[in-house]
Amino acid sequence: METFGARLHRAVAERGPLCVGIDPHPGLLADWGLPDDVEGLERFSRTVVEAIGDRVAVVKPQSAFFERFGARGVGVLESTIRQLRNAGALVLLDVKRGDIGSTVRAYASAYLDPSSPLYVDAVTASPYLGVGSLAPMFELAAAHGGGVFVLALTSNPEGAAVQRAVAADGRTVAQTVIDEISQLNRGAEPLGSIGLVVGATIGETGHDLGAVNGPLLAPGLGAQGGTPAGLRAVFGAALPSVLPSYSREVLGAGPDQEALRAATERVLAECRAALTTA
Ligand SMILES: O=c1ccn([C@@H]2O[C@H](COP(=O)(O)O)[C@@H](O)[C@H]2O)c(=O)[nH]1
Repeated sequence: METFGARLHRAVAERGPLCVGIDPHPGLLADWGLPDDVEGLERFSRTVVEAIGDRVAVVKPQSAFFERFGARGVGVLESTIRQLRNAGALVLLDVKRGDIGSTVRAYASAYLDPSSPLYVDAVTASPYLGVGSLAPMFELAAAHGGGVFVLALTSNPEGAAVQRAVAADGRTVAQTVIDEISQLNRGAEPLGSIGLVVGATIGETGHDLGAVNGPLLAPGLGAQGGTPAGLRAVFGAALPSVLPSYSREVLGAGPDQEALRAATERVLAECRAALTTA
């Protein structure tokens, strides 16, 4: 069985270092001339899949925008996940789950067990009940070739007060998360399957990402003000492991599929240049 880290490494080599989010904001539905209901949600998501599902390495549906329509919205999420997988994209579901370990086990089976209707390649998870509480997620990911992206230094300004607080041993909370995930990925080749989320907006923080040996998802580009040129300050020597992520910056080009593809190509070219410039 191929690990998530290996699949991601291959997908990025074939399609380029880019994750595009499916975030059907009410405002975007309106801009696209779609109703703010399940039909609008379905047409929005299908349009994105048809436009870019066969050319982007990773697509990241934001679960919240599907959940807000209840069971029918989750039904659209299920079919969007299926369509994305058929188009050859890796699916990263942004759900930011975290809880006591016994409940995390249930979340893990919802997203990382191949028999689940919401089965995806990887999920986002919150470590703020302790990284160890996510162990059932890491175990199920390992058992089925899945991945987990753990929040470390998020792109929103409020995150710093918690994540950069200094623990008794002198490390920040974020650095303890980074160090624990680095341990889990030790020795994995070509890349570990447990990633971190580090916002593209945070600038240079002095955190050491050099030993993570896993993918570093970088949201916050475009709409939140982060730029590809700014990635070097955030990630330093870890730049080759960065997976830049855009949602509104690309989605704002829709609903025309050619325009969505052009926006995707543009941000991909900018990210390639930023990630490869010495
Ligand atoms: O630190 C984080 C973690 C996750 N996100 C999510 O990424 C997208 C960003 O959307 P944009 O439209 O590109 O701003 C969204 O789904 C967030 O929930 C993040 O922004 N920051």
